[in-house]
Amino acid sequence: MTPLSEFIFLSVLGSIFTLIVSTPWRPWLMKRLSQHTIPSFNLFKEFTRSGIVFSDSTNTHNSTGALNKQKLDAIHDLSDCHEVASSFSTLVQQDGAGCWPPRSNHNEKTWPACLQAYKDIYHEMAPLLPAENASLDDNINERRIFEFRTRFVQLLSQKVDLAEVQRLLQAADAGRWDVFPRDAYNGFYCCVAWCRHAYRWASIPVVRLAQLEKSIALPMELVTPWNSMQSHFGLDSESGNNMSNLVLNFNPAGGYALKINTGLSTLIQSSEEEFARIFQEVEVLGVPIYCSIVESIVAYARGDKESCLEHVRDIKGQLRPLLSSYYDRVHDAKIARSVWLSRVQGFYAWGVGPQNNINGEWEKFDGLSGNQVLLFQALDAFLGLEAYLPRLIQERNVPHLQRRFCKVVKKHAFRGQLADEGVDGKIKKEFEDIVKRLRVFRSAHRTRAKVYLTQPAPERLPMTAGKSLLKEDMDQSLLFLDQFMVGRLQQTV
Ligand code: HEM
Repeated sequence: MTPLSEFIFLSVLGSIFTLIVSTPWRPWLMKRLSQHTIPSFNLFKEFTRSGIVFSDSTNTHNSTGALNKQKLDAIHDLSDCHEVASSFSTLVQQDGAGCWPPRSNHNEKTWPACLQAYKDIYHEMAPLLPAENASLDDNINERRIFEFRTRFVQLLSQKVDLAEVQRLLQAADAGRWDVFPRDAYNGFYCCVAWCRHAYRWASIPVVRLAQLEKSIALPMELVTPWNSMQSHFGLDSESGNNMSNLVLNFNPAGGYALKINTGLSTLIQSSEEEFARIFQEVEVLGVPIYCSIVESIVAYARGDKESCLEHVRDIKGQLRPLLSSYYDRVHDAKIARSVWLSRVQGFYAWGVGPQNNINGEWEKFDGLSGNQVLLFQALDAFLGLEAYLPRLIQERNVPHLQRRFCKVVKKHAFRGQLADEGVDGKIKKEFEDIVKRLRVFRSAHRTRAKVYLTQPAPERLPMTAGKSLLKEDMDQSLLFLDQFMVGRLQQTV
């Protein structure tokens, strides 16, 4: 197949696949398809399996949790043998608070006392954030935003002892994790990120008036801890990121913690939670993949190609349930198209920044995007692909220890050294299958993203969370976004 025909084939495949997953006739279609053993249909079957029950997230969490712990311990034991094992283990021990996905403590009663005020303020402000109906009137929105921010400032100045918070953060910087445990640090990081995004938008759905703001003066109670924690994670963005706002927004039992749409309909609340849950679950199901990446690299370095082959084969197998987390959720029945753009996505955007002292231009920070997910970055590095995100954007949004892990994986990636014959040839074939699965994901993602981004949202201008304000015209904006997705698809070889 020529690259062009393969590209067209994959695009059509992605669209058909999306159709199958989101159609109400899915069970009937799947039954029909399974009666035919046409190879390409097996591919659909593989990705659209309805056998895995992800909606019972607590069960998934508990059963995979114990297995993941064993795997993480095994990698920890390899730390002295290879830098790829030690870089992953360091990530887990430090940012993960000894676990992966990172342990995030949302039980404020167990937090250091001076931080509990932030959670009290969350409880007070959260119900004021969502508007039942978004207004198209700038004057009404201006008042709403002003009132929300004024109340926020009042509560912060009344309840937060900033000097005490600073002392605690300094203790953490000095390695005093006994007074500020890492899981509480993660939960607090998530809480401050939530507060900052809530203050930034002051109203959900996000409205045009707030989108057009160029910079925003956040209260010191939200600036001081944020700067300190961003520096701890090696990040320099004013906005939250995939870790702070999504992955860390689940407690250790798998419960969704801080909400955007408190008090609104079940449809809105469940769409919000299902969306967030993908990012957490990708990291739960990603653990065996990270471990197999590490183990395959170690085995290859030792010249044990047979066991290297097994580990690469495992990655291929594990990718299937992991991608199902995306396929089984990103459709209308789980994440309603009618609500996602207005009620969910806007909160995760940012789109403001400080004025640059040198040339007076505004430096704008983007918000969160799936492009910050560790799993895809680690896989790309393992396959020997160039990173999707430029260095500057990585340094803003991808924690330092995650960047370092990907860098070490890339350094030791061995795909390019494999011969065509023998065990090498078999490993190569497994790599090709991994690439195929990623290509199907990227193709399906391109189709599905477009459907969600083109829903009506008259209260706002075209914007994605990861790329901020776009062109005024939605068609042009989509063309701009499509370039990224098509480009990545073409690079995935
Ligand atoms: C309906 C929800 C979503 C929409 C509308 C959407 C949209 C987009 C867009 C427009 C891009 C390209 C521009 C950019 O880099 O920011 C992108 C990239 C990306 N998205 Fe999403 N996204 C959604 C959900 C997700 C989810 C749930 C994941 C994975 C867990 C994900 C993973 C990625 C990745 C890995 C990239 C980087 C390009 C690549 O590696 O193929 N996205 N997304």
